[in-house]
Amino acid sequence: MISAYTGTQVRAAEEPLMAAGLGDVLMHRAAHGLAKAVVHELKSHRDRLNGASVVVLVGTGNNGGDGLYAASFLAARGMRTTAVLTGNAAHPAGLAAFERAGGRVHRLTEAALPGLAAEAAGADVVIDAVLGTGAKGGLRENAADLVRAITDKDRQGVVVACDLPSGVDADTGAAVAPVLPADLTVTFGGAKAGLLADPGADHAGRVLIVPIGIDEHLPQPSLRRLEDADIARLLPHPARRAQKYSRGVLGVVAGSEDYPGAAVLACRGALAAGVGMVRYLGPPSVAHLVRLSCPEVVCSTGTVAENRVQAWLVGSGMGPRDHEQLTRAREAIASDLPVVADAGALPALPAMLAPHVVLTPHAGELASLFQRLGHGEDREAVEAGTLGAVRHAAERTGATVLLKGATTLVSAPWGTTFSQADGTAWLATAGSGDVLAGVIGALLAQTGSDVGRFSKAGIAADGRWAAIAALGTALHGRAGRAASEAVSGGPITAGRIADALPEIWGKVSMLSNSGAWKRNSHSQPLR
Ligand SMILES: NC(=O)C1=CN([C@@H]2O[C@H](COP(=O)(O)OP(=O)(O)OC[C@H]3O[C@@H](n4cnc5c(N)ncnc54)[C@H](OP(=O)(O)O)[C@@H]3O)[C@@H](O)[C@H]2O)[C@@H](O)CC1
Ligand SMILES: [K+]
Repeated sequence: MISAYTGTQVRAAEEPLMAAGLGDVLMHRAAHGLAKAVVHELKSHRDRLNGASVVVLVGTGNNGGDGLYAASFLAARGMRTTAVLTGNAAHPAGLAAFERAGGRVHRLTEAALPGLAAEAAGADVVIDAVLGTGAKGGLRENAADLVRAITDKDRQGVVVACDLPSGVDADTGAAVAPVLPADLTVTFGGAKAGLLADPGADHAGRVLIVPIGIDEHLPQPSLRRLEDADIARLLPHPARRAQKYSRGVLGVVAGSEDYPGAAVLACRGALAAGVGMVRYLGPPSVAHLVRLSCPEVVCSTGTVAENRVQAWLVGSGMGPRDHEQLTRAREAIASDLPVVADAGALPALPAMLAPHVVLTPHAGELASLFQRLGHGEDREAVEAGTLGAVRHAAERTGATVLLKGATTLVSAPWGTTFSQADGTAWLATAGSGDVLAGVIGALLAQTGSDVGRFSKAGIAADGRWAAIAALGTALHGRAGRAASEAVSGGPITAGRIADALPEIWGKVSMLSNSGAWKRNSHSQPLR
């Protein structure tokens, strides 16, 4: 499990060590980790380190100090290093170390800006060490102009962000333009939550966590990400004497005359995700298509109450005029069973829900939900601060809310939040969300009542609905990636995601016996 923290949490965890006079030690560990990561990047791009050019953009605080110390290590290894001081001060000891190591120092003035931008754009590595966890707002004045000028040029090398890309909020991932997009972010002491939520994640590139010895002081994480080993532990496996009913039955209320395919794709997602049985409820013409496409599905003519299931999926492929389907969706919500409520069900739900109801909006649907609840967040606001938006929606509705995106976030109403980024941009295809709803529904049916499975993995009973939704997201994302890889990275259709899922499940399950989950993920790259 990757644990991510707010900037405030990490700073508080550093506090006891700072008080013990170990501030310099922490900074050296951070800078050493950053320099090592830069060397690793350079080695993957060129044969020799000697003579490689490194430009470090330096702010006035400790983030700049990290950058200066890292650059001094690189200068000592024979690299041509230039520090651009963006403010009227710089970390004194870091600057002295950099100059001792032979680095060149330039102050950023209006006159020097074009030349320095050209040098940075042509460098093998640019280190962004302007702002870290102590930043208030985005880049100011000259530093902002410099970043704009570098971004406008054809860059040669890689950008490595020190702790976080300057301008990205460590706690929320909100970003104030301009931000220099990083290829790699080297973050210290623990991942910052803002690196695992869009738009912060858009700017962060790959994320590498460098331990600096503060783990024992870190509190409960603000955000978590399931990795292979967590997925392996949480996935259910049929007992030897299992039968289809004991393995979990999912009721599906999806599809309409206009969108019959959504019902088929939701059922295919559920069947691929290990459920014992799928019961379908919907218009006869859609049921006919479901029977033809998925003969395993049992189509029912009974009411919601008459169908015995362990969980419901409602809403995929339904519109505001599908009154019978919407009535079924409301009955499912009222049943007290776990429910995944997708697409067309979202506008039809009561204002107050419970955590075992998992809502799965995309940004536009979440904005509409906010508007119905009397909150002004439009789509742009949701996309500008996904983490804040998903938490707000969960608190406001009392439901577990999953916000779909390149980084998918899931939040329980009391704050347990997961971030998954397992997929590929090819997953943004029609029907992909229907498959996802099916996968989550199948997992709710199989594991919703198994509190022990989650508590053994350190997830409280109340947080398991969010964990199940994150688990489904991780499987769906990995299946989409595998489906695309199977066609050499080419496009995929939604059905392929379902087709690829069982093999992903099988492969990741093999890890559950390997003990791999015991490793410390804090020293691992995030992706
Ligand atoms: N504690 C430790 O030992 C360790 C710390 N570590 C590192 O320290 C980083 C945190 O350092 P930090 O607290 O010094 O804050 P930092 O992010 O450098 O920025 C604050 C400075 O910038 C200024 N400033 C603020 N906003 C601004 C803006 N919008 N535009 C321009 N300037 C702005 C502000 O001055 P102000 O203008 O507000 O007077 C202040 O001088 C952390 O991310 C990690 O990299 C690691 O090495 C581990 C050990
Ligand atoms: K930075």
